[in-house]
Amino acid sequence: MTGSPVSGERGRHGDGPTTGGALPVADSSRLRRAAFRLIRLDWRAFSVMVVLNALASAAGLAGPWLLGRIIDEVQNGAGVATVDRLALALLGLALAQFLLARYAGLIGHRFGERTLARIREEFTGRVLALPVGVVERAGAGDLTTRGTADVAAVGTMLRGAGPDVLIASVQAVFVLGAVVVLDPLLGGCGVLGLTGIWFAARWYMRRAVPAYLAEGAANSELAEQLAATTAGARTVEALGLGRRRLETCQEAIGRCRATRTRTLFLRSVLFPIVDVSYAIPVVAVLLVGGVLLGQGAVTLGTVVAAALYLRQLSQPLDVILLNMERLQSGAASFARVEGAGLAPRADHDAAAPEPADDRLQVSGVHYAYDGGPDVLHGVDLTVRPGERLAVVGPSGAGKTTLGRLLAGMDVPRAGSVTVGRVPVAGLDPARLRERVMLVTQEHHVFLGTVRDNLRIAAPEATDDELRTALAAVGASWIDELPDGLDTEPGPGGERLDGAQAQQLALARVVLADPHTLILDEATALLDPRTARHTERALAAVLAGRTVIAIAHRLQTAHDADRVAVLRDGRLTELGTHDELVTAGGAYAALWRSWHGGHPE
Ligand SMILES: Nc1ncnc2c1ncn2[C@@H]1O[C@H](COP(=O)(O)OP(=O)(O)OP(=O)(O)O)[C@@H](O)[C@H]1O
Repeated sequence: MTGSPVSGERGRHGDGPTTGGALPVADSSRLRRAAFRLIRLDWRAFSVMVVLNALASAAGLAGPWLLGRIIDEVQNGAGVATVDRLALALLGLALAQFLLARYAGLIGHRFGERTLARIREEFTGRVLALPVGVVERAGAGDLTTRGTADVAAVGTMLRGAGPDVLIASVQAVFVLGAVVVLDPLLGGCGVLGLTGIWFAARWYMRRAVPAYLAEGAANSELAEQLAATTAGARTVEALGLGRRRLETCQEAIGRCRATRTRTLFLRSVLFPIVDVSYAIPVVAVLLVGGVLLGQGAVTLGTVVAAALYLRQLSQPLDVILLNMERLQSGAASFARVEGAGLAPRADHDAAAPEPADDRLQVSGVHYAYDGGPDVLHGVDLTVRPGERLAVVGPSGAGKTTLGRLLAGMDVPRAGSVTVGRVPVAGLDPARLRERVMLVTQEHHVFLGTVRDNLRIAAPEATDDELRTALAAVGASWIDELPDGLDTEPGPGGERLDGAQAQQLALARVVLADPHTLILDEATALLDPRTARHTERALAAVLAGRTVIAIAHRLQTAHDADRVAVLRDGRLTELGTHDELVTAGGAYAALWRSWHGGHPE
């Protein structure tokens, strides 16, 4: 009944590693395996739920059978006492069915909640295990949608549609089985009479999913057009665009109407067919039963019971049909939630040996983004402990990419990046942080206090250590904040500007105390005076440590111990500033043209 779980979902279809940034989506077979695994993890509750449902369905079957018995007994001249006994049994079994179904529902909901909690936890674990590069390329929107709307849709499926369809399916199987047991020929008639519903449901489902997706898209488009017109009302008025906007909105309304008419048409075909189809098996059983009754092959009670059973079948079938779409969209969401586990995982090796020293070694490194062309072509570079290396080159040369590889955020396609002969990307985050850290100009201020923000880098640090780190990067503004380290930056609280956020990030670096620091435009947001102050403070804190600066100002290159020049993903020059200027290559030309405007 669930159909293809990936029909019409928003993400990329298929299985396996991601391309083009989007996270993968699990295919049907992987989804089935995931569902069985979740059931196995809570198989006791699941089995109890199924058994109780089966018992409730069995108790429900007694009704028509007992009614048939009453008819037969009355026909055979039985007394009131017999009929009373049978009627009492009818009542008792109806009560048993009610209680069993309720208890099964309770266990089913508990199973659903536990499974949903498991799915949420697994999703969080999987997302946390994703390499930073994959998270960045997937985008916040995709991950957020999977973690919220998709998990919520799976929850709705587990709480509602899933158990309802399971219960209804068990009921339907029992009811059909009862008719077959009662009389195989009448049972066969009933099953044949139901084939119409099967074909109608298939016809509907094939068309309903794309039709409802089109309706949703048309609704979104209309909402967007209306919102854009409202937001830009002044511009629309000023430029006399009213007529054009009206036409655009009318077109959107037209598309909305067309898609709604389409879904209405589908429903208007399905529901009458289904209603008529419910009557067909009953009519078939009554006709064939009448003939058999004439031949004395069955009793009147059997025919009545069979007809009542088939009439009773409409209730579970209705539940199944009504929930098919919810199951489809729930399964599509489940495919997206499970898909997060198919993305390449950060390959941290807890058993990775301790790096022998702090020497960074880049050997024959090639790197390509998401299966695209190589953007680094066989880069070899050794960074000596304690040295200051500036990486320069034109835009797009691969400086940032090299910085990310050195910081272990991405893994080379070929070749290796090691620290003390251990692959950098294999070190777990805590050990990596002690060795290498990348500081870029994107500085996130996390929810929580300034203290929380700083302790991310050093969970054990005391307030004094936090203040010392802030002082080291020149963040004297902390003393002016009303609540000091307890201040909660962010919306509704104290707002930190870009430079302050950057200083907070730099203070985190001071606290993490890495041996090697990779600066990618780390001080670019600060005004020149603050930048100089921060750089001076950093220089004092990081004295004797390795600094790899991705330099956009040639002054940084001039002050470095060595300069590496990247061009089109290749390391073209490497040496001290003086050596490179003397060599008269591209760096020398760059230096001369820059130096012309910035005399020493
Ligand atoms: N996320 C990405 N996906 C695909 N290609 C990328 C991605 N990031 C960078 N590239 C490509 O990789 C190449 C190297 O980019 P990179 O950002 O490393 O260069 P850069 O020297 O740091 O440039 P800039 O000085 O402009 O920051 C460029 O061709 C760029 O288009």
